[in-house]
Amino acid sequence: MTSLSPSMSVPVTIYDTTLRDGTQGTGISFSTLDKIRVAEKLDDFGVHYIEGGWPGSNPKDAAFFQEAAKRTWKNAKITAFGMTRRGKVKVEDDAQVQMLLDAQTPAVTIVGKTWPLHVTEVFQVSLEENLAMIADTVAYLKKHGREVLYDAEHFFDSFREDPEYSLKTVKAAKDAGADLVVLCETNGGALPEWVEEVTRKVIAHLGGPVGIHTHNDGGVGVANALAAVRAGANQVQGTINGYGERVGNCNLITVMPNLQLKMGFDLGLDLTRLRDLAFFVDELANVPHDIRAPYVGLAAFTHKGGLHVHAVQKLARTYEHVDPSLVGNERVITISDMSGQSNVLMKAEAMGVALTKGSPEVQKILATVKHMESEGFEFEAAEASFELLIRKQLGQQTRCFDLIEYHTTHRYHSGSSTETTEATVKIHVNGNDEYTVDEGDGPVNALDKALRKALLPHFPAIAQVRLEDYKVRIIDSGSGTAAKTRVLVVSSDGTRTWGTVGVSTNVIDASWQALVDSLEHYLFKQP
Ligand SMILES: CC(=O)SCCNC(=O)CCNC(=O)[C@H](O)C(C)(C)COP(=O)(O)OP(=O)(O)OC[C@H]1O[C@@H](n2cnc3c(N)ncnc32)[C@H](O)[C@@H]1OP(=O)(O)O
Ligand SMILES: CC(=O)C(=O)O
Repeated sequence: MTSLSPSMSVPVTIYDTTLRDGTQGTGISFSTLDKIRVAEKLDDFGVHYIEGGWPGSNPKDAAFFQEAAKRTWKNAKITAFGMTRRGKVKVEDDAQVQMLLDAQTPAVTIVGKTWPLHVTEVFQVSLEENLAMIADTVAYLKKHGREVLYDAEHFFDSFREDPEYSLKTVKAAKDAGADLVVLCETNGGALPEWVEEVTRKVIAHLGGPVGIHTHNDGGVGVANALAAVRAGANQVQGTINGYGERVGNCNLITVMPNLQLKMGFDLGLDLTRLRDLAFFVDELANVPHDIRAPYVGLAAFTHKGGLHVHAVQKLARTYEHVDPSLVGNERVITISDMSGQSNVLMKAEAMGVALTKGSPEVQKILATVKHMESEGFEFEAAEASFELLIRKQLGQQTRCFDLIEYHTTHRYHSGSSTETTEATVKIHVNGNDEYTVDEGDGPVNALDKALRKALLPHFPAIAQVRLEDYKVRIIDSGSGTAAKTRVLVVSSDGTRTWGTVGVSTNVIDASWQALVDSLEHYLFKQP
C-alpha cells in the first residue's frame, strides 16, 4: 500500500481501468486470457485496484471474473464495474446489480448520474429518483459486504450548471456508505484550474478525500488528475497507455511517475518496470508503441540535435527531466547507438539468471537482442523467447530437436466450398527421424498438431501444452505483401502461461518460430 508522502497530507492509490474503460477505446479488445495476463502484470507491478470489466456487459468480462475469483492477488483488489439500479426498479430486482455481486470481487464500482441534463433528458426520471437510485445501490452493495466506490459521472460539467444538485448526488452516495466518491471528468473537456477548484469544494463539502477519473479530450487528462491530487484527491483512476473511450483516459504510465518522482507520493511502485508494463499491454492489445510516449517511449530519452548530444554526454540532466533508468527506459544518442544493458540485466534477473554488467556474456546477449529488435522482434510479451535467447547465449542446452523440413498445403474446392489444410513435419529427435502429418483449421494449427505428434513419443509432457492465443502484427507496412510479420503466441499448461515470438517475411515461418520456442521453453522448464 501507499505510505504518507512527506510533502502531501494524504496517501494516493492507483486504480487501473484498462480492462474496462480502456477497452471502450476504439481498436482495443482483449480476450479473457489477455485480461488475466494484463491483470497479473498490473498486480505484479503493484497497482492498488484493477477494474476487471463490467460483469453484466459481455461473456468475456463475466469469464474474467470467474477466472479472477480462482486466483490470489498479491497487491491489487479486483473490482467489478456497473451502474446504479435502473429507474423505478427495486435494487434487489435489478439484474445488472445482481451480476455485480455474482462477480465475487472484494470491491465494486458503480457509476451514477450527476448532471440533471442526463437525469431528466436521458434517463427521464425525476431528480429525486436519481438520488434514490444512487443511495439504494450503494447501500445494497454495502449490505452484501463489498467495498463500494461511487463514480460520479460528468461531475465537472454538472457542477458548472448545478453545483447544489451535483453535491447532493455525491452526498447521497457517501451517506449510503460509499467508501470512496470518485469525481469523473467524463467528457474530458475541463481544464486543470476548474478540476482543482471543484475537487477542493467537494472535499470540503464531504469532509473527506475523493478519487479522480479523467478523460483526455482536451489533451490534459493527466494534468487534470494531478490538479485534483493537488486539491487533496487520494485516488487516481486511469488506464495503461491512456487507452479509453474517444481519445482515451488519464494515462497511468505518465501519471504514476509524475506522482511518485515529481510530487513526492510514495505509491509503493517499482517504476523501473514501468516501460516493460507499458510495452506488455500494447503488445497484448496489438497496438503499436507510441514512440513519443512520456517517460517510456522510444524517443523519450533519445537525443538527436548536436547541441543536445554534446551536453548530454557531459551531464545528462542538461536535457533529461529524470534519469531514464528510473522508469526502465534508456538514453539513446542517435549518432553513437548506445543503449540496452540495464534492460537485459533486469529481465535476466527476473528469470533467476544473474548476469554482470559489462561482462562478455551481457555484451553478446545485448548485441543479439539489438540485432533481433532491428529485425522486428519484441520481447515484452514474449518472455519465454527472451529466456531461451539468454540461455542459448550462455551456452545452455535448450534445443530438443533438429528440424529437417516442414511443409504446408491449403486446398480450396469451389464446387463443394470445402477447405483442407495439411502440414508435414520432419525432425531429428533423440537419435530418430520422425515424419508426421496432420490436418488443422489453418496452416499454423496443422503445423502445431504435426509437430506435437512428432515430439509426443519422446516428450509425453507436451500433451499438457495448449495454444491459447495467436496474434499477427505487420511490422513493415510499407512493403505490401513482402512486409515482415511478428507473431506472438501464448501457451498454457493449465497452471502457467508464457509468450513466445517469431518474425519473418513469411507468416508461416514466423508462426513456426514462435511455436517451436513455446514447446522448447516448456520442456526446458520441466524438472
Ligand atoms: C462513463 C462511462 O464510461 S460508463 C460505462 C459505459 N460502458 C458501456 O456502456 C459498456 C458496457 N455496456 C453494455 O454492455 C450495455 O450498454 C449494458 C449491458 C450495460 C446495457 O445494455 P442495454 O440494457 O441494452 O441498454 P443500453 O446500452 O441501450 O442503454 C443504457 C441503459 O442504461 C441506463 N443507464 C445508463 N446509465 C445508468 C446508470 N448510471 N444507472 C442506471 N441506469 C443507467 C439507460 O437509461 C438505459 O436504460 P433504458 O434502456 O431503460 O433506457
Ligand atoms: C465512469 C466513467 O468511466 C466516466 O465517467 O468517464
